[in-house]
Amino acid sequence: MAIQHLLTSPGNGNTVLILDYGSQYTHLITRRIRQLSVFSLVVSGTSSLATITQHNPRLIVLSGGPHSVHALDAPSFPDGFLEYVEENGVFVLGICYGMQLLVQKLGGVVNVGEDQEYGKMEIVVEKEDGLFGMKEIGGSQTVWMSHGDEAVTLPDGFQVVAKSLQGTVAAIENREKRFYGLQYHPEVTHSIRGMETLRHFLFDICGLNPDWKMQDVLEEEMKIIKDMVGQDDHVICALSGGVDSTVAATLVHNAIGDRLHCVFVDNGLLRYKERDRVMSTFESDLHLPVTCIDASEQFLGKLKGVTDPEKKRKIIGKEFICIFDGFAQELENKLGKRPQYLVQGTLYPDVIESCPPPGSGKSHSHTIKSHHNVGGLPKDMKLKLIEPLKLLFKDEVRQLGGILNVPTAFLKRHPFPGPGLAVRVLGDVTEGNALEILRQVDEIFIQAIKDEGIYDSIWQAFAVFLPIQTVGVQGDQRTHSHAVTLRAITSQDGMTADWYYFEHKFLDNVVRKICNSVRGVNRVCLDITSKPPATVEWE
Ligand SMILES: Nc1ncnc2c1ncn2[C@@H]1O[C@H](COP(=O)(O)OP(=O)(O)OP(=O)(O)O)[C@@H](O)[C@H]1O
Ligand SMILES: O=c1[nH]c(=O)c2[nH+]cn([C@@H]3O[C@H](COP(=O)(O)O)[C@@H](O)[C@H]3O)c2[nH]1
Ligand SMILES: NC(=O)CC[C@H](N)C(=O)O
Ligand SMILES: [Mg+2]
Repeated sequence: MAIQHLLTSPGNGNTVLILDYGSQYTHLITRRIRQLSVFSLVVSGTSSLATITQHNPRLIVLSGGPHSVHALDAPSFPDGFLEYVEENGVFVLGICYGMQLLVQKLGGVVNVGEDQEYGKMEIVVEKEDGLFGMKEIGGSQTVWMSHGDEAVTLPDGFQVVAKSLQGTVAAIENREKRFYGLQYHPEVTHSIRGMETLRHFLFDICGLNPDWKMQDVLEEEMKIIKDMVGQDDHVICALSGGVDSTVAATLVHNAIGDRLHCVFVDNGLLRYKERDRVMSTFESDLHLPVTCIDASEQFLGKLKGVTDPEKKRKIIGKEFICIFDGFAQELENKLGKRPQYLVQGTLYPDVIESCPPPGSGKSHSHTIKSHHNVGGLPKDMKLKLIEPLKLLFKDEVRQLGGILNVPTAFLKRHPFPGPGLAVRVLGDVTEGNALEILRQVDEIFIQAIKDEGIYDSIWQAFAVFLPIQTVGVQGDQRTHSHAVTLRAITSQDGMTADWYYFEHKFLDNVVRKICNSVRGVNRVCLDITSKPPATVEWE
């Protein structure tokens, strides 16, 4: 059961609400708006009117999406939506599918275009002082498009603001009714003036205030936690040593002090010497008391013979909760009162990619993978969740951690997923000595990255164990040993990523070191796939 946080919207009429129709870029719209210091959040595109109005938004953005407005199951806003926005002076911006939906619902016509527009396109501004501001008339700009349908007849009261060089309507507005539409995606960096356009739209057109600050998030969250947790209630925090749970723990500790009980689980899927390293840094740098539970046999026992990535993730999510329940029992025996709450360092991307909970705003998108702390949770769990970072992206969490004086060494750590090496040993993780081989390879790779001084330029780096054997020749002997892969990426938020361009000499040294010192490995590959099409982890 999840606790609702005030962060879900201040409800002060200075919020941007995004109705999600399943676009790959919905989260980016949120990010861009928050980057402009305006609070924004996503709800499902088919949310009820009550859900929408409770946030008291000043602007509602209708996102893009994979559907065509002509499809029988095309998602749409609820009955009464258009009346609500008109009566309350709410601005509406449709992006791509969102614009097509707005056009169709207001009586215009959307057709399947003769040509589709995917990728970089040029648009030309045709209307003075429109969505793009005063000076833009006749100006052209490069934008990112991804659509097949197009608006061919605009509803009454609308004007064309810009067209693509192919003649497709690219921007529209009905100033009087506060309806706006963009056929392209201003939220992606390839739309080179997208941020400028959003800034002009939010502040000059919608009159929003740039008043959302990380300090406010901190104060609001502390207040909610203090109000929610009773005076003598105790709380458990799942602490992994990673950025997110460390920041979450520090925040909750500031709110309730020593009634917070942190627990670090050794699930047998940790990296080389991780348990000792994490426990000693908790003690020396964080000054938070942490209980370490060794549950490696329990996790590995449950994972034996399991090869399906989603099954592995669900097993791990369930086992984590099992351990936390056991810890709650121990505390009850000691303190005479059972903790009711569990703090997790869940982030927005964990929720976006996980199994979408109903009404979460993701019901029109695909489940990419079940993050153990969201989609992997058992349905019948009793502990109530406190997830103060649930609507934040990683870089926002790092910023919050800075305000909380969390040591930089913690904030700069590369992310490490809760399911750990289970999603980096492909197939059965208990097979042979796969985990041990992977730990050694990973350690050599990460140490070399640190020695080279490039750790902070990389978002995440790790090794993957491949369950295949290849033929090699080592010391004049034929070997039939395992292949491993190295992966290093750059990213802003883990939602999209590019591979890191290493110097050849660096790679040459690392590969030699791995093959010379790790028994059982005779081949090293480098993963140079971006996300998309791949994901960061291999499973
Ligand atoms: N070994 C562990 N012991 C206890 N809790 C864990 C462990 N691994 C993960 N968790 C819980 O699951 C949450 C999600 O894990 P995730 O890896 O996304 O975050 P993190 O470890 O805090 O940060 P990072 O993404 O930087 O690794 C954590 O915030 C934490 O609450
Ligand atoms: O705590 C976590 N529990 C999980 O189940 C999980 N799966 C992926 N990740 C991390 O999320 C980021 C994006 O990873 P993917 O592109 O593989 O989805 C990367 O940083 C991954 O390491 C997880 N973190
Ligand atoms: N990216 C989008 O929102 C696409 C909208 C619609 N599916 C089209 O192809 O036109
Ligand atoms: Mg982690």
